[in-house]
Amino acid sequence: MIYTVTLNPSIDYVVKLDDLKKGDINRTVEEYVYPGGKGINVSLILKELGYESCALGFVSGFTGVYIQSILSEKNLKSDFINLENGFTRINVKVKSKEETEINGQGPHICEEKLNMLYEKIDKLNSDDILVLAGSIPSTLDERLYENIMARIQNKNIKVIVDATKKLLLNVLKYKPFLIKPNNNELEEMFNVKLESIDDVVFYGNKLKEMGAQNVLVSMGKDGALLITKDNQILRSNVGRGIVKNSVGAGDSMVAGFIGGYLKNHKYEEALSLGAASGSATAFSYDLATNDFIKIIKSEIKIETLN
Ligand SMILES: Nc1ncnc2c1ncn2[C@@H]1O[C@H](COP(=O)(O)OP(=O)(O)OP(=O)(O)O)[C@@H](O)[C@H]1O
Ligand SMILES: O=P(O)(O)OC[C@@]1(O)O[C@H](CO)[C@@H](O)[C@@H]1O
Repeated sequence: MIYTVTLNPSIDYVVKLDDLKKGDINRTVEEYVYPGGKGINVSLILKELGYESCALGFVSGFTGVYIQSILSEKNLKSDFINLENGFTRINVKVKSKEETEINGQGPHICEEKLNMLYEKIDKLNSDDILVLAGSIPSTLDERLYENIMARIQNKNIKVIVDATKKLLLNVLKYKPFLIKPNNNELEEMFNVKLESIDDVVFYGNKLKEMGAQNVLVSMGKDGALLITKDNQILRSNVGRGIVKNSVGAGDSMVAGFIGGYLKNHKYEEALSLGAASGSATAFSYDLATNDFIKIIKSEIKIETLN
């Protein structure tokens, strides 16, 4: 079974404006609400691709009720822990001449509730896949993903981590199967400016030396670079289309990678389906559909750089 963990889910309130004026009243031309949070997005795309998963994490308040109801309407398996405080955050995604996001902090998670999550994680079996994705509420310890990985280190569980800065760096010693920073996050982690694809390879390799088995660096409209466990360096292009809402493109890429890998254990296929899923979501208001992913996949080319 594939499990996704979203410690800090969200409702994504996507608004389209002609022009965003700071300090003024802005009126939307279109608006949408979607259940969000990185792990939940991964589960939703996995479902599109025909893979069952179970979404774990914390929900709270009226927004938490909404998320659970939408996921159950979509027949997505979930096993969330209800917090008795606060409410699941609402993240505002403004689509105007550029994309602007306001992500909430999310409710506090007390130790008792955190232990309930650990108990669920402890029940995972070998050969399960675990996706740890997204930020954690600011009141929690930055070693949280590391603590989860420590608990399961002796089981043969493939762990995929999509997080930033210390949250990601701290898990590397437990050898996650895959990490997926984007190019900006890679720059932040090493405090450098990436000037070329060679730079991306260089710093991606550093994450590998620090313990990651496979490193996938997504680069938005510039595609993605994968450094595999066996040191192959693969690069993907992107599909052709008009960007509608790139929120969730990275999560779609992670889901596509997992789906592609499970198909035949070939990294080319994993990267190709990952890239197609990422682009297809960027070209949709909501997350991509399987039909659209298939169309975009025919435009994806994988190049070997070494
Ligand atoms: N503008 C775009 N045009 C085509 N494809 C895109 C575009 N943006 C993203 N993608 C596809 O999606 C993949 C992941 O995108 P990106 O690098 O933006 O991830 P991310 O920063 O983790 O995204 P997010 O946090 O919004 O989910 C890219 O590698 C690419 O394949
Ligand atoms: O604040 P985080 O957890 O880093 O990111 C949350 C978020 O931006 O990530 C998803 C897209 O990747 C959205 O659905 C959600 O709003």
